[in-house]
Amino acid sequence: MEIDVGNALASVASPGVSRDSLERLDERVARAHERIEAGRAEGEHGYAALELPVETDPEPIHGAVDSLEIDPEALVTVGIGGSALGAKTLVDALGSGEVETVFLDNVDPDWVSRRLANLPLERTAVNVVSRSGTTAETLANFLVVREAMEETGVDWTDRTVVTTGESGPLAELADGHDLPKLAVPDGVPGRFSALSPVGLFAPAVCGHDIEAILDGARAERETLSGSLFSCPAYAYGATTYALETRGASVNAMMPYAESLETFAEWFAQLWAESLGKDGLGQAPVRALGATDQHSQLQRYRAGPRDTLVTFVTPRERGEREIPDAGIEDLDYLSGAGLEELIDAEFEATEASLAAAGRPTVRLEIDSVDARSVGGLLYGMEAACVLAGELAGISAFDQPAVEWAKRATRGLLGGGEFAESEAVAEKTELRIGGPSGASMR
Ligand SMILES: O=P(O)(O)OC[C@H]1O[C@H](O)[C@H](O)[C@@H](O)[C@@H]1O
Repeated sequence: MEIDVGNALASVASPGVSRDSLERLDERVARAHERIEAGRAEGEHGYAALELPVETDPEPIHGAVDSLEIDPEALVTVGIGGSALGAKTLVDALGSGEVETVFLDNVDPDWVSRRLANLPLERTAVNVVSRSGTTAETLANFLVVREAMEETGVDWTDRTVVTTGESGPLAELADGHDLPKLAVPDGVPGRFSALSPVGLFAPAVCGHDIEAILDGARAERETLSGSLFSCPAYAYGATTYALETRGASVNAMMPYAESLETFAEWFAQLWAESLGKDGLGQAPVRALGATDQHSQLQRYRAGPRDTLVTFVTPRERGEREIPDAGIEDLDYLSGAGLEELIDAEFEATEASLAAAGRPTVRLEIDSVDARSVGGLLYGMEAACVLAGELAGISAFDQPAVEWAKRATRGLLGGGEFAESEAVAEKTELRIGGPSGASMR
């Protein structure tokens, strides 16, 4: 991964960070790096994630794929948040090959029923993923999948792999049915677990080279050092931190590759859950080039000066020639490729924001391949950890998310939780209604 922060400099953009400020910030980066190094060496909670490229053993993952008693035509991954987005990002980036992949990461009943109705259940494998083994959405969806299989006479136990921690209800269930288990590594929060069995099982089922994913991440790990000027990941973490303190409270992640749309979703969880604390934290926005040039771009160029746009762009992509239309006005397109069009759109958008004095950062990867995407995920995780250090916040917990989890559980009668009372205390001012009646 290579980073270009030129368009985030104060000489170009407002908010922007001066070269001098970056030099001064580098002293703090060096200290933060020492803290991160110590955490990595001790396998401390959270910091342990940055060791995954060397700690993850691909063998058990391949073993779990081989343990499936069917040659799957489809794979249902049941998980939510960090237990779904890493795998989904990798599969969407690299393609699912011959295998249809479904990620059940929501409990909307209509959507779940539609997804299951369209699956060849007798040729479908299941991966149920939960670090804690207690997440209501995941367990509920898994029970629904199980029942759907039983109703069509399919033995779910011969094609289900469980990815979870050492103990908890899901581990118990796996042991009770003698299901193959993959371990969620210790000390790794869900949103940092893409480079472990949590994120790698699904791409392995789809036939991807998971060693290459880890290899790319390892190469990025090698760049971690005490200076942002020699480490792209730290350069990103430090620049985003500096811009946030200067008013860029929004970070629009805008990959110029359709297959990286889910990456922006993964990034949003990483950034929001890790850094949104103590009244701080950029709001991550998911954007997609070139599509969102025709929607969100207006706001980023002419709206409030509160947004950093982060581009991710591959140096190499596939080719597809644009046919000749035989119309003079369209001559500039004929003979060109879609790849030239999307690259030109990227360059133009980047320039249009710079010309309006809006900060952008460019992350370049070789291409959307296993190695580059592994490096990109690792780089963003390291950037996030560094940004957390610089802001003085703990990047590895999510108390605000836990609050809503307890409230939900209380509402469903799963225990006494003070948080549930907030639901009854909600202030209402209703307008309209089920019958469409409006306020008088
Ligand atoms: O893996 P699980 O324990 O099921 O957790 C799944 C998700 O649950 C919570 O909402 C956390 O905030 C997420 O960070 C986590 O990824």
